[in-house]
Amino acid sequence: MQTIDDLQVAGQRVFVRADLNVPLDGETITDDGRIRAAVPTITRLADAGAKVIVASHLGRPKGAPEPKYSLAPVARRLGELLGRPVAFATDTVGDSAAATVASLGGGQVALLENLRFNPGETSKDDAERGAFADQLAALADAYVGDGFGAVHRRHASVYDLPARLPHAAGGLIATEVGVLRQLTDDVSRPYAVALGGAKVSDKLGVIAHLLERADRILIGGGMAYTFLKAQGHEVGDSLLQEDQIPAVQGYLEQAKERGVEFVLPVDVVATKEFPDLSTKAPVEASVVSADAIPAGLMGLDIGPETRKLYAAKLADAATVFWNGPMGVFEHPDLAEGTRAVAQALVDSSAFSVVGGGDSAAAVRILGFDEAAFGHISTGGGASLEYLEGKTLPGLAALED
Ligand SMILES: Nc1ncnc2c1ncn2[C@@H]1O[C@H](COP(=O)(O)OP(=O)(O)O)[C@@H](O)[C@H]1O
Ligand SMILES: O=C(OP(=O)(O)O)[C@H](O)COP(=O)(O)O
Repeated sequence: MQTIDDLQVAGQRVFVRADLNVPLDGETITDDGRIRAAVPTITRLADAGAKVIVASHLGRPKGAPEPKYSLAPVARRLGELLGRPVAFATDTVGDSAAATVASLGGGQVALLENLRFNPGETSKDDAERGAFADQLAALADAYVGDGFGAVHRRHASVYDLPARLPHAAGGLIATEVGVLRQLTDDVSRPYAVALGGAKVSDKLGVIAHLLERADRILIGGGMAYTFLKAQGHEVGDSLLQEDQIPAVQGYLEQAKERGVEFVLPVDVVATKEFPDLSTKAPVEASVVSADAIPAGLMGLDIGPETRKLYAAKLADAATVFWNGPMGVFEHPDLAEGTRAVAQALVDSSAFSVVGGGDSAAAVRILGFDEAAFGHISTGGGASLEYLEGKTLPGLAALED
């Protein structure tokens, strides 16, 4: 892969595809880790005299502008962290973007509005994606891929755009790939993987691969209920990926055959309704057995017995990869499972990698010292697919 040193950037318009998909509460950024991770590459390019055009997605808008997914708050925070002004374009390839880019001098920085406000960004149709990539390419002279958290997406700004411009990998991608490579080579054992979070359908597929690599797989978060249901248990109103039940039953069988230990919750914290995350009003929560979650209740965290069990299963691991919070950690009444797993990693002597926008945010929001972990990755799905050995579109595009 080419690096920034291989590009001519002074006086050039350089498009930086970052992943600034940060958690927001209204317009308040609750964790700015991904913005901080993007700063070194942007600073380096600006210091070298580039006209830096930063672009990212935020959330999952459906191809049209939605104010709650605007990157405007991110532009303000990016400016503070860079210590230089950031011009914000209120569109991605329209008049505002063109005027903003035209006004940039060498060493100056602009941020475009959310890439996913345009249907071409995520389209499955090559021509539609290509047409959007053409519009993006017209804004710039060179491309730097630095949004590690999105490199597993075959999206216009990640995959199609680099083919249209001289391109290089930024420092964040280089660092992330360097660390994750350690988990694909000779990994120290026991190797434990903890999986949770809400992007269940995205992440279930990686388990087939993990069965060939890991010694122990701990399941929490929204993913747990598809496993419990696959074992024949009732899961009430919990998050469920019904169509994945046969696949999950297959994973449980294969694990037995291979001697891989699957560890599932024995108890969960359940509520009647999903809590209000902006007011954080206390929730009426009860601890119920994981093999019989009553109708009308949804499991939103692992319970106290499960926390002890998971801590014990992580204590003697030599390597741990963790993606996905164990519960709805954004609410203080549902954060204890996530806290327990983070604490178990801090207490163990394992080489620990925590991956994912929300997992990394959780670790910081719950007050853990980042230095207590081996590596905190900005990518969850991206890390998992990298570990799976898949060709990641955003990395392949930079290699060509
Ligand atoms: N049992 C659950 N039900 C619904 N959502 C959950 C549950 N457990 C965790 N979550 C949610 O999962 C989200 C993070 O999932 P995900 O995006 O997959 O993780 P990451 O960004 O670390 O890859 C958090 O916002 C959290 O509230
Ligand atoms: O948050 C992200 O991924 P992650 O939750 O797997 O860490 C990335 O920004 C990718 O977002 P996407 O999963 O909506 O494509």
